[in-house]
Amino acid sequence: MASSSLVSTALRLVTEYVRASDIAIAAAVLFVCSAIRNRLTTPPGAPMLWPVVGIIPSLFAHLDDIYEWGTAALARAGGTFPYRGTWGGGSSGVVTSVPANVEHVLKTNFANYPKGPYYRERFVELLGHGIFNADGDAWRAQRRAATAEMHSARFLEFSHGTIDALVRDKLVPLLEKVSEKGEVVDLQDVLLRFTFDNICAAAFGVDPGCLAEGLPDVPFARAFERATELSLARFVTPPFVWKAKRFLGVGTERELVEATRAVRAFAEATVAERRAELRKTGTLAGRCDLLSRLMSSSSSSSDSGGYSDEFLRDFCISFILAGRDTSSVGLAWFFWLLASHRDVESRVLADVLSSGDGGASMDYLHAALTESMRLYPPVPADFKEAVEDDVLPDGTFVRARQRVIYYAYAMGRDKSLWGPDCLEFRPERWLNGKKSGAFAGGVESPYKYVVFNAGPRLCVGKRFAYAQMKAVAAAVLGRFRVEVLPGQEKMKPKLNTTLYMRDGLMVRFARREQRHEPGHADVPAAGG
Ligand code: HEM
Repeated sequence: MASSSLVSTALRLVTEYVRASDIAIAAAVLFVCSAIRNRLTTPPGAPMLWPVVGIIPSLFAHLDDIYEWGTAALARAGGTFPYRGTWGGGSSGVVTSVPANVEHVLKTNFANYPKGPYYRERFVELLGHGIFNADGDAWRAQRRAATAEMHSARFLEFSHGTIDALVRDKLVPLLEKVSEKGEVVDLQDVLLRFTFDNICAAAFGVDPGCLAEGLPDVPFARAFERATELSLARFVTPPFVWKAKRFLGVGTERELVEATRAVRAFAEATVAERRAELRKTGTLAGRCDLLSRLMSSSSSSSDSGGYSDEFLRDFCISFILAGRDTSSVGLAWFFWLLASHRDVESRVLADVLSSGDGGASMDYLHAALTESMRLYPPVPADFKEAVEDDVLPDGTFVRARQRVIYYAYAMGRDKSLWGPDCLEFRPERWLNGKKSGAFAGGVESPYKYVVFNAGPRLCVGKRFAYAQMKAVAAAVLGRFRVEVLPGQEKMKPKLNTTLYMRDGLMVRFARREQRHEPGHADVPAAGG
């Protein structure tokens, strides 16, 4: 009773003595003080940091064009600006598009910039201690294993086989049917299904069947997608909120537990089946997927007991997360760009048709994909967390536990890095002069083109991703002209750590008049 009368007295005083105009004046004073403080402590052009809420109001004001807004803000601020997104213990640090800073974080001072506890805490349910979520010795051990297996001739041959089989037996027949019926499909969805099936085949040696006839709903794929979304939601939710929900086991946190349980159950069952097969037959020599290779190498190695089931489960889940959506999203933007650049499409097609059966390296296609990902990087931004205080090469101070966000999307659109035509889709910039026409991407600094990350944590799947993207692009373009439905001239990306198209990519497939397989010399006009 006493407390309710205290509250009503306080309310009466507030309504009697505080007028709307007072509140407006207080807000204006706060704004001016923040603006002055901002000007004194941040580079000119950097986004406003409000008291308490930091950068959050600016983010909300630009939710619809956040990538462009961030790119423009970095250009105005000279390449680096500080941010604070404080929601009771939230995130703070700097955003940068300066290659020297990126090199410093990803290579020169690598030891000071792990993924860190902020990332790990948000992904631990889904990823456990898998490579994508690990630092230090745990990361190093998995990195060594992944590199050894993925770069082995045996895995390369196997993974190319999985890609070719999926293209030939599932993707092409599906698109032929769609084309015959004149149906409209969401190409991004088809590509996402393709890469999910493909990464599961490469990592586990299983086919989840996302690309099967009728494009079915696959519980494992759905659980994986939901678990990823809900883990990512923790990055934009005040920690006290999601932690309280986790403690109480309610709402989205409860859903996360259920989704991760389903993902882990699938992974654990696959590991258990493979162990049983190894026990029964004494060998997994006939299997080349990553799980079987790791099991075989650890069972034949002399170290005590080899990899645990938990290690194998986490390793494979990390691989699926890393490899499931990135190449498909890269391909979706590529097909979309080709629809408005028919001249580039002609050259890609000529390259595909003259490449010979599984022969030449399709350098022009390689350059076109690389160029497309410069403008639309599948991972538009990434971050690392500082262990100790540090100063970046451009003089920016980073406090311990702060994050350095490096912004691949802005870097790909930076005039100072790519010249005045940086916004143009021009694959030729990646070719080694007109004469040879060979791909010359290696001469670009990996710290300027951070699409695949760089330094010791460079994407392990880069070769695999290019092989996938080239196989799909060649198979589709050789047979069909991809017609993007009108109204999609401007595409909205989804606000996510992967640059999905927000509403998918609605297309029709028109069969090319003659069937064009790689190795045939009958090059048609791209419009044909
Ligand atoms: C166009 C396609 C791809 C792009 C743009 C891409 C990009 C990246 C990026 C930016 C990272 C760094 C992530 C971080 O440290 O926070 C990364 C790491 C990684 N990627 Fe990819 N990736 C692609 C495809 C793939 C594929 C197909 C696989 C699997 C076969 C894969 C496996 C991995 C793994 C295992 C890591 C972790 C490496 C480590 O932490 O040491 N990626 N990738």
